[in-house]
Amino acid sequence: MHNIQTLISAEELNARIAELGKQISEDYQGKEVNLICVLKGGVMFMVDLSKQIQDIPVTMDFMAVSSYGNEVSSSGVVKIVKDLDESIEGKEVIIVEDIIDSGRTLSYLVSILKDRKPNSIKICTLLDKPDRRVVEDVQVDYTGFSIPDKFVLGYGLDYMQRYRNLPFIGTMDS
Ligand SMILES: O=P(O)(O)OC[C@H]1O[C@H](OP(=O)(O)OP(=O)(O)O)[C@H](O)[C@@H]1O
Ligand code: HPA
Ligand SMILES: [Mg+2]
Repeated sequence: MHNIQTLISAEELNARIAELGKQISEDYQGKEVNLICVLKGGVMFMVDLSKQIQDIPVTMDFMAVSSYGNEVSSSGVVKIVKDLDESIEGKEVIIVEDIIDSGRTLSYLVSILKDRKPNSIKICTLLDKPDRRVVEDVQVDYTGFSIPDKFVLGYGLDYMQRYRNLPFIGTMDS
């Protein structure tokens, strides 16, 4: 086991996610919102966020893309491992992510999803590490927390596939 410190507690997460859900509910009044979870990291956040969106219809779909692990590949090629089940044509789409780091994953996802002609496409990320950005063309619409350039885990985020189940965001002694 590793020594893990709490960076963002479960209570802080819940409070911020409630605010985000309220904001989204207001912004999409009279519309249906289609949440797209980016597996695996986005799953906890999407589940909790969806419960905080009220008075509007919500759909959920899931996508998985290949990871580059710790390698910063200059080609930056991301591959679809699992595609959406449903068409997003004409729909209001929100991509739900756990973290935006270099920006490569989201830059790629937005570019391929835009080609499918949604009516609108927005990004909602729980965490943002702005200091790590390599791809600058990613516009984030909803951010839970901006965090410093530290490796984080828990609440969907893994270290070597573990710790996704932690109910808080932590940092680890290296
Ligand atoms: O901004 P980027 O540098 O692209 O990094 C962020 C992405 O990396 C992590 O996913 P990962 O590919 O490790 O897969 P996982 O969600 O299954 O853990 C994280 O969940 C984001 O999806
Ligand atoms: O800090 C992080 N932790 C876990 N996964 C990640 N993917 C990008 N950044 C991170
Ligand atoms: Mg991910």
